Amino acid sequence: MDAKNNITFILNPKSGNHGKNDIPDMIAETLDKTKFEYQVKFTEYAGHASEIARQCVDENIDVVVAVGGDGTVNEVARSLVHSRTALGIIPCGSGNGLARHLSIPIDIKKSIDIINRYNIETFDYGVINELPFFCTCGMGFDAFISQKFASSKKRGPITYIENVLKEGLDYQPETYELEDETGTKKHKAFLIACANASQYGNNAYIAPKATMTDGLMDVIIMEPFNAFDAPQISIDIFSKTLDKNSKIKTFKAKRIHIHRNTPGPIHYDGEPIMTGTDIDVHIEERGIRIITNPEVIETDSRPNFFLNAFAELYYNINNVRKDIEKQGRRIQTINKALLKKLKNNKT
Ligand SMILES: Nc1ncnc2c1ncn2[C@@H]1O[C@H](COP(=O)(O)OP(=O)(O)OP(=O)(O)O)[C@@H](O)[C@H]1O
Repeated sequence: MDAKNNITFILNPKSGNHGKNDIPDMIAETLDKTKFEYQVKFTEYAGHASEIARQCVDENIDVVVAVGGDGTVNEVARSLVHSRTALGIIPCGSGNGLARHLSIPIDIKKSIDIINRYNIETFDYGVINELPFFCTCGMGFDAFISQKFASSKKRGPITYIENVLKEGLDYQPETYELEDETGTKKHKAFLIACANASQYGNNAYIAPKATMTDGLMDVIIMEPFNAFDAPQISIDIFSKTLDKNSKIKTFKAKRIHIHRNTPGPIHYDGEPIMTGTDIDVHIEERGIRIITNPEVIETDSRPNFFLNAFAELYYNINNVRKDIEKQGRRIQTINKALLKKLKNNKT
């Protein structure tokens, strides 16, 4: 009989909004014990998942499964790069961007079934200022909001949407000098995102065309916009059409360098960190082995909270715009009126 494969599950009890106590039982019930030997370990502090995963690589464990959200996946995966140990994912965070990109079901038992199928493929990952990322990294508004979100006691989509609405209209775009193999250009931008995978999480497709096997990242430059543009941008993000929006410039690159005038936050897979004025981003080709769903799930049939909320907002904003246009007021007054309306908006 063939030897069994070794799996270590690393469970982050702090990810997402629900308890994790029942997950070891679910693993015991669903994992195919004729194929695998396994152990479950709980993280005790931020960074612990990386330490456990590094030990697993040293012990030649076949698979380390991150049980948590993208932060936990990042911590585990960064210890596995360029090793033979594969990453598995049981997605139970708030966003689960990498799991969604790889068609891993957001359902604990179904995601364990994917591990049972043991379909391992090799994927690209990215590096921003020496920090590995597997989904996306960025600077500007998304890094700013990751910072706000990290310090928020409440987590989940509602907190996130509240933060985006509260902060988005006041946010001041920055100027960046972006250098790639074609030369250096200045961009005034609301945010710059570099994507290895297509989404931030929760089906927010910042880079709908990104694949993890092309050896390239998708660079997304979101230009400054006003309150009237915001709902359409949001709807495009959730409808996989952001690349068609007139406020978006996008291109593929293997390596970029960005210079900005003042230090500020960046994020890697949603984890914020302060950094200086110079930022390097590149893609490491085929550097991480991941257990993935051999069948691609094209559409996510679960109700999309964000899309519904933004569609309602879009409807409200258009009504405000019509009222204001009827009264013939100037654009600054329009923005102020919208700001007030949005801050009072319960969606
Ligand atoms: N035992 C622990 N105590 C406190 N923090 C922890 C512990 N284990 C891990 N962490 C930290 O918890 C943070 C959040 O985890 P994670 O990103 O997996 O969940 P999430 O934010 O809910 O999901 P997502 O990133 O998909 O939105 C990570 O930054 C990780 O370092």
